Amino acid sequence: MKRIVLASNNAGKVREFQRLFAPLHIEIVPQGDLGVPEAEEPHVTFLENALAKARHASTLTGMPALADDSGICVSALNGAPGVYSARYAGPPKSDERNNLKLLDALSGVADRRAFYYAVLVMVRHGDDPRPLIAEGRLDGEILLAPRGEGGFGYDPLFYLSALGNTVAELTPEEKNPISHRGRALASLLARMAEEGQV
Ligand SMILES: O=c1nc[nH]c2c1ncn2[C@H]1C[C@H](O)[C@@H](COP(=O)(O)OP(=O)(O)OP(=O)(O)O)O1
Ligand SMILES: [Mg+2]
Repeated sequence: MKRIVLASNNAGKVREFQRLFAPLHIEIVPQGDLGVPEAEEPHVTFLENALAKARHASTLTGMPALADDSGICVSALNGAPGVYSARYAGPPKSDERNNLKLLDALSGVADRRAFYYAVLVMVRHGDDPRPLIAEGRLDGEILLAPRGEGGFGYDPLFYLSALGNTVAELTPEEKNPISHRGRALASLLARMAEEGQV
């Protein structure tokens, strides 16, 4: 596999996947560059949304497609915003408003535990009967105020006590190996290797 369409419109994900795939000599082409419009994400599970996005991009391009459906699950909010993380503060999508809404929802709450979760789905064609699937998780805590300029999404609020930093304070080289996305990709690449595709 030399070229894969990335079924995402999220510039932060595109940057991370391009960096993660670079050593494998696989080109990651964002779906927007191929004229693929954003897919619907109507489902209540990360897995179903990832599958819907991957199929949509593969069907429209005729290329193998990789999708990432991910989000932040907060203990004190019973796992919310979860699959709704990107749309948490309503349209238009805004990381800044999502972060403010999360801080507001947790104001006065002592239990700040949360985790990032990602499901990756790779399909070889639009009606691939055996999608390759992998998941990854990263545990952390929600800070009281944002810190750091790197990453995207909820990273300025997502604190890793073992490192003493938010994810937005990490370099890409530090974030990618430990992130939910990086871990999921390592597991997906192992599946792809079993299938003789990398
Ligand atoms: O490493 C991460 N660092 C910070 N925030 C993150 C991360 N990973 C996911 N997130 C947040 C961003 C967004 O609020 C939601 C993903 O939503 P999700 O639907 O999968 O992505 P999206 O709509 O931004 O782009 P797309 O669906 O086109 O891939 O979780
Ligand atoms: Mg989305």
